[in-house]
Amino acid sequence: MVLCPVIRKLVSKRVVLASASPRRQEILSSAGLRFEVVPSRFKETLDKASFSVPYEYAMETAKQKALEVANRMNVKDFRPPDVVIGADTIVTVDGLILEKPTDKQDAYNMLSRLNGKVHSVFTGVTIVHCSSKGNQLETEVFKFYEETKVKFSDLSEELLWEYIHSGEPMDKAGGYGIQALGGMLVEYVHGDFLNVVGFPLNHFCKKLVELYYPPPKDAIHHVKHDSIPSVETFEVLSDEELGSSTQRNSNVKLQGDNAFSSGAPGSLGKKEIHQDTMGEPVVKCSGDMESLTKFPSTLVELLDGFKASKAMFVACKLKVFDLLKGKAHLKAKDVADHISASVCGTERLLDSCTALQLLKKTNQGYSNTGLAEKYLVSDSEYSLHGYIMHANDHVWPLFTHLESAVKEGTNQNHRAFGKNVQDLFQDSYYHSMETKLRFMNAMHSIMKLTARDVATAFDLSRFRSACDLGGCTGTLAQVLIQEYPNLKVTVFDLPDVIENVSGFQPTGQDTSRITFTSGDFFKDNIPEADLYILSRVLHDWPDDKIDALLSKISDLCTPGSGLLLNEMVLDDKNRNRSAWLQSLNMLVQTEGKERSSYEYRCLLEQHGFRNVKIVQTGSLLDTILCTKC
Ligand SMILES: O=c1[nH]cc([C@@H]2O[C@H](COP(=O)(O)OP(=O)(O)OP(=O)(O)O)[C@@H](O)[C@H]2O)c(=O)[nH]1
Repeated sequence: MVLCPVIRKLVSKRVVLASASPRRQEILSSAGLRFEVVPSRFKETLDKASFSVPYEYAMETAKQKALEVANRMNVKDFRPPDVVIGADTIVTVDGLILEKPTDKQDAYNMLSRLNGKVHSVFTGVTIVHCSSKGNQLETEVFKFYEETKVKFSDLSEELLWEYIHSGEPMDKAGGYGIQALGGMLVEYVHGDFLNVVGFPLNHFCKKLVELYYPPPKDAIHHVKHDSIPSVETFEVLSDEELGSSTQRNSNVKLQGDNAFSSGAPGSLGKKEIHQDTMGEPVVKCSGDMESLTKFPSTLVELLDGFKASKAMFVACKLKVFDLLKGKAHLKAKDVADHISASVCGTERLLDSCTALQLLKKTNQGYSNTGLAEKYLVSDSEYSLHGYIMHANDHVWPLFTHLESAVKEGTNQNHRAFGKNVQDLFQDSYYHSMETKLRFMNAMHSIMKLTARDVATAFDLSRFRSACDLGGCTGTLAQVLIQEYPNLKVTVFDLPDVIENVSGFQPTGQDTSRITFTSGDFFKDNIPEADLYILSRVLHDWPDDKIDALLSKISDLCTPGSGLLLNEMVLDDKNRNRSAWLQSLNMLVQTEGKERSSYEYRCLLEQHGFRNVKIVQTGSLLDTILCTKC
């Protein structure tokens, strides 16, 4: 449920929270925002003395955090997300800015300063709107801050130390967490509580309203400019697609007149009238907000999802984007001639692709958008064509049997392809040259997109040798040797794969530190290395095979050896849509599954690995590094 309808303005956008703070993630997801988490790598080292007021420091830090992520994602994905949100929380007391304590003594110094006094908590927030021209990132930055005053009780030394020993202060600005044990230290709070916890949700929603619904001059009078409009106000100010401006204006009148009466026309939910703390009437709604809107856009998006996917798949398969490569403009008839298809069918496909922003249509004809040129042309450097063909020819037929997969809890290869799969790779992916190359192309294209993130998520410079098990065409190996000049990588994969890798090797790059070795990691000896890598491997197999493989790797490892797993990690809040859909994907096609970070941690610890660290990269692969103890 989304209580603040403006949050829904962001539904169709790729929103990224540039913060590792679990509290910020919790606050924003509870508000119904869908976003990816990409923690910022910006070091919080701005010179505090150069800011005349502390909140400028918090806002600038928040901005730098968000911009770092926007820039990184632009380089990595070749397109930035639509919106990046950054935040920074600080505590000020006695003219000092307090951030997170560095150790227990530092926490003690902070808490003693706060003891018995009133202090301010500032959170600076930045919303960055991103777009990309060529590969150049363009940003529009909106900043604000919120201040909350907090009074600490008089606390004994003993209590302070007991609190510090609880471990709670260490990742919290000012050395306390008001939402947990730290709440016991606090006598009163003036202002927004969530601001102290790390994110001023109320102010954020107002800011979104300001950005996405600038009040029209003749708008309803009962909305204070700095308030989050009531539901009806949002309906009034709702998206253009709801109707013409004349219709909207007549709505304004109607809704304005009926603003506080229940059962206003067009609304389906129950409404109650309350007074807020300032004595202002507020319309509250019970029931699902989605049912209150005139247009359930989330559902329509889902209803259309499969049609959109198939339109893109078919246009790729028919090589439409290849035909329009490099600024070519063609009329529907010319495209139809080239792809040997009907003119009427081709025209509809091209128009749908235009609506999906894969093509542009002008008087000169159809041409590729930048997105299509970069990712859908089959021989572009970062082409997803291989992955799309795999999705069309292999995954799509399997998904048509999703219902059976759910009922039976098993993969559907027998239904989709008429045969039982004993060995996933031999029977399913590599049974003919065509399917083998299609699968290799798919893995190659997905790795091209994600390899840099995976290679740089952790500092791997302490390792001298790596073995990429199931490393396929060696795409990750190529990036690893670029990033780590002292690293040698062995790519270990089935003979079927290794004998076909030559067509995937880069020209003009020194690959002498990469060796390709063929074998079956379940049956054959695995090469020795300081670091073992498994990318999209564990999710393919049932538990007994995973145990066998991890035991084998663990036995080969010496203390200090590393294991790098690259998989999509399931989050317990079900926010990462791609990962959860991938989980269904594994159900329909394999005996394996995707796992949560907790499940990976347990699995790795069972096999003697410790210090399990997980980075959600924000792209199609998350990465987990652990060390053999
Ligand atoms: O009462 C509470 N006060 C503060 C917090 C948490 O403290 C941190 C503040 O640190 P910062 O703003 O630098 O954010 P980080 O956690 O380092 O994450 P970024 O990746 O965004 O830099 C913040 O997590 C607050 O939630 C608290 O929990 N309670």
